[in-house]
Amino acid sequence: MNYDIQPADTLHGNVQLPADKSISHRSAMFAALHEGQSIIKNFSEAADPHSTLDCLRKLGVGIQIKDKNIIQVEGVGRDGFLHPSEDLDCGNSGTTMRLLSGIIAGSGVPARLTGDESLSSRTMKRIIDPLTEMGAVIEARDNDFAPLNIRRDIPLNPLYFPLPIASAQLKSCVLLAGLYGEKPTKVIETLPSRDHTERLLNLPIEEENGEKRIFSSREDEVPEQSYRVPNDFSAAAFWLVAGAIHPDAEIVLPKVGLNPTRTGALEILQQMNVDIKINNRHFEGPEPIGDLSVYSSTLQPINITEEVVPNCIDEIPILSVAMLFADGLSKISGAEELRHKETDRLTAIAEILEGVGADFKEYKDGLEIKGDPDFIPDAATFQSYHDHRIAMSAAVLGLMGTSTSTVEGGECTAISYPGFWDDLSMLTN
Ligand SMILES: O=C(O)C1=C[C@@H](OP(=O)(O)O)[C@@H](O)[C@H](O)C1
Ligand SMILES: C=C(OP(=O)(O)O)C(=O)O
Repeated sequence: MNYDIQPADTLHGNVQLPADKSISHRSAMFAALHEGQSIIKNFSEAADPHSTLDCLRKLGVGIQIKDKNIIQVEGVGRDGFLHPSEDLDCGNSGTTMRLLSGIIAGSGVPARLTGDESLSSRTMKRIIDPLTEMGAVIEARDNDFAPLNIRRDIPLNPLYFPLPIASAQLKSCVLLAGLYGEKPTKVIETLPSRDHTERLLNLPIEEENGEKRIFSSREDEVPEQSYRVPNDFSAAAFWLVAGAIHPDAEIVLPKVGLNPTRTGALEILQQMNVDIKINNRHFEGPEPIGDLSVYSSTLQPINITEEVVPNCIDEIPILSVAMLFADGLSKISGAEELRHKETDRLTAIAEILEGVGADFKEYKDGLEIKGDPDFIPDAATFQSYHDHRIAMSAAVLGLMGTSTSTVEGGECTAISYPGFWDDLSMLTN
């Protein structure tokens, strides 16, 4: 479906953001691994976390949606999963496929995991290799892609695993399989990525000389997962940038997750001189939250390098939009991982920038964008490439044009942010 975006005269309002996608996935999976009931409030209504719920149900986990975003999970415990009679369809969700593969490989319950066209073209070798070392047998198309047939015929080998890429999905996959080992699996992280898994599972951690070692084994009891999921910082980022670049903006974003391993984009925007206020900081369950407000700002350029990329990995498309309006040359490097998301996001951003007449260069691992505070993007027809983050980034850019732009295939925003188009029209009216 095509969505038209009119240039916005003002951007004012208070946005009820969707619940955090990463935490929603984990809350449901970990509630299933816990023996007993969990009640999760503010569970995401987006498509990806619902793919996780569908897969868990096929594994015999009782899940009831009590109110539209309160779910009750009857945890079966790590050894209680049933052999699914159907494929576990992970839809568009990399997090579902990679984390669930760890649980399946660990539990030894044989299963076949499938995904949509985009997910079936994303590399799974990064998880296949360590899970195979742990004793799983995984058949995959070209030894790399879904569908994945997973089983395990021998006892689980614990693994010593220095992370070869800064990926929270890979880290979580190995730690989840490790929960089934008699001896600890040890994951070594040098570039920090989101820490929801170790935080929500309360896993043992050692930190020394910039190295984090995370352990998991059968010894670790999986805690009940009854808490309120924070609102999604990754969704907030679209409005933080929209508010920053628009000359007449004031946007309030309540109860946003402010886990420091997620808020790289907040720090980057602050370094770019964006006027963001944070109020009412407190904890909701194990995760920190706060209320954010953003105001029209004069942006400075920024250099985003490899070390900070994992903490703003999903925000790079919208940060690229911010860079267009900064006073000078901004750079992104060490971001090749973006080529392995729902689409090749570096190429998709480059297409968007090209479409609006921006001055930029695309590199193998990043972008260089020449910004101008007076930049007026050409009205354009943007391809979403069925990638929610690309569609939402293009829409925010369209607000700054002089005439109507169009986002093709804009319904993909439902993957992480089902209310996106309604919130956009609320802010502009
Ligand atoms: O663990 C998670 O919830 C996620 C980790 C990131 O992926 P990688 O681990 O592949 O970087 C991120 O891009 C994705 O949206 C969600
Ligand atoms: C990459 C993303 O998600 P996933 O890997 O779970 O599909 C995302 O939400 O931007």
